[in-house]
Amino acid sequence: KPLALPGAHVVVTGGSSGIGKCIAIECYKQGAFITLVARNEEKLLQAKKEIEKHSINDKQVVLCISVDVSQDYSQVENVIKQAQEKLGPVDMLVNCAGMSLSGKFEDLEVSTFERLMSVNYLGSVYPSRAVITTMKERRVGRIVFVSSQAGQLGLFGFTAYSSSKFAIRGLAEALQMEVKPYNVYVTVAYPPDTDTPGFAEENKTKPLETRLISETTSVCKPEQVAKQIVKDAIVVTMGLFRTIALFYLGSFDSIVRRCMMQRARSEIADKTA
Ligand SMILES: NC(=O)C1=CN([C@@H]2O[C@H](COP(=O)(O)OP(=O)(O)OC[C@H]3O[C@@H](n4cnc5c(N)ncnc54)[C@H](OP(=O)(O)O)[C@@H]3O)[C@@H](O)[C@H]2O)C=CC1
Ligand SMILES: CCCCCCCCCCCCCCCC(=O)[C@@H](N)CO
Repeated sequence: KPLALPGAHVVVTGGSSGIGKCIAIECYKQGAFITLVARNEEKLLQAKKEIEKHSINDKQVVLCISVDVSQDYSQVENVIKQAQEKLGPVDMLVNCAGMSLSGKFEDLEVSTFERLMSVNYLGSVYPSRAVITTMKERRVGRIVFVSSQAGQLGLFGFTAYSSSKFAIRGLAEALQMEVKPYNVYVTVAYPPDTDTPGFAEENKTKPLETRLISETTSVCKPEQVAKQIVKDAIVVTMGLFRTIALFYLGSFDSIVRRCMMQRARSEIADKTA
């Protein structure tokens, strides 16, 4: 059943800019309490002010937390704990912190590969890892990953970026299989080019080929992309790929359920023995 946003605690990483900020606004408009996670404190406060303009009651709170989601797991775990103490358990986590750098394979520094993998991939692993246990215990939760169209298709200039966005898909699909029996749902968004500060930054260094490929599609508004992402997270439906894989996923899910029941049974047996 759909997640009720009124009163829910939604954590948005990358919530101080672009798509993440629009996701936060969209959830706030529907009555959620928001925690914004990003590094720059000034941008966080600016975003907080902007989001608060959209309040629908006087209880709503926007909390700001400055942390690098890709550096140190224990730091991320700590700030999530702080957020839960202030606003209650996390009902929905949106992993939107990310960055893009393009260039031909041989022109990209190897450190760029490390950086993008660390921010886009590990920066989604850490916050998710920090909220998952409570979500499973409560049998409530949504985890949203933000990949990209370049996370479905490897594109010229995106050897470093595409691979970090493909990694997110593997993570999300495997995690979904694990947590579905606990009523926790995982969604992945694959947005097209979207008009954000991050996109403007990316365009400064895009190779010609990448720009021409990118120009074959139009640039979306972040508000529009955010609206769709929130909708998909609240009412989880099945995409085309999911439908094709339905049979397999269905039978894998039943294996997972069976094991969970079996384990519970043997735990009870152990206790009574
Ligand atoms: N715009 C586009 O065309 C598309 C974007 N996407 C993806 O959507 C997401 C958001 O993109 P967009 O809105 O354009 O990006 P922006 O650059 O506008 O915003 C990025 C946000 O992430 C935060 N952030 C970046 N690095 C870190 C970090 N290490 N730790 C914590 N926070 C961090 C930034 O804050 P701060 O710098 O202060 O930390 C900022 O809040 C990204 O994952 C991007 O890959 C996907 C498809 C298309
Ligand atoms: C299976 C269906 C896939 C359809 C793919 C069509 C691809 C057309 C062009 C893609 C342009 C590049 C998008 C990258 C956006 C991005 O992530 C960066 N802008 C981030 O800043």
